[in-house]
Amino acid sequence: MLTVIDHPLVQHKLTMLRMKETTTGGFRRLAREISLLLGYEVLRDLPLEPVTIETPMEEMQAMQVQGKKLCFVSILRAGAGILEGMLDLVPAARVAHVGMYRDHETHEPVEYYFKAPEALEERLCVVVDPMLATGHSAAAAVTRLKQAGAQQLKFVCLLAAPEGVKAFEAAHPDVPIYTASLDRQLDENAYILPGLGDAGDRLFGTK
Ligand SMILES: O=P(O)(O)OC[C@H]1O[C@H](OP(=O)(O)OP(=O)(O)O)[C@H](O)[C@@H]1O
Ligand SMILES: O=c1cc[nH]c(=O)[nH]1
Ligand SMILES: [Mg+2]
Repeated sequence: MLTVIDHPLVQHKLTMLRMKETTTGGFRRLAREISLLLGYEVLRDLPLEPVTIETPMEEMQAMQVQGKKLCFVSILRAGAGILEGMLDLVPAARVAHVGMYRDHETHEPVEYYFKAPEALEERLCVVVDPMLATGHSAAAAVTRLKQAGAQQLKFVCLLAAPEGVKAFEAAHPDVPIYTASLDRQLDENAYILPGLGDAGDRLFGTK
């Protein structure tokens, strides 16, 4: 299941993010802002719990988000650019990190780090990475999370390629994908076209 979040503000900020002259600082700020807007949609069915509070007028039963029941999962490095915006929305959420890089020759993901909170089976796991290219990194991260107990997952990215959506859906048909854009295709190096280049390098200024 693929949802393209095509709110005008998302599309506008995504256009600025893609532009090659956008600076590292600008890229980071835009990624964070888009993530806030995506998060608003992705977290629409977040569980609430009642809490007793006092307004200046009287006591009432109000609702609050069960932050501890939510786990954001950042696929390193570039997932960090989305994680910041998501944590702005739900500061109490738990966070897992999956270190994953794509081998330059084979384009296959290599895992180098994994750290997750306990009791993943009790949490909604929202996996974030700006790019779904071949889909192999995201699929491997989700496989690893399922091995660690995760049962309810969502995947959020900025750009998805049709090839990546197909591969991810084949591996994990139970995990919905949310993206700001479904781009045209992959190039011969498995980069997304028209894309935005290398998300990690643009976020951290490493090239
Ligand atoms: O769908 P795929 O073909 O697997 O490609 C997508 C992956 O590639 C990028 O990470 P990269 O390997 O560049 O690592 P980085 O975040 O450390 O730059 C991106 O952030 C995804 O994790
Ligand atoms: O276009 C792409 C593909 C994979 N990873 C990126 O950062 N960009
Ligand atoms: Mg990279």
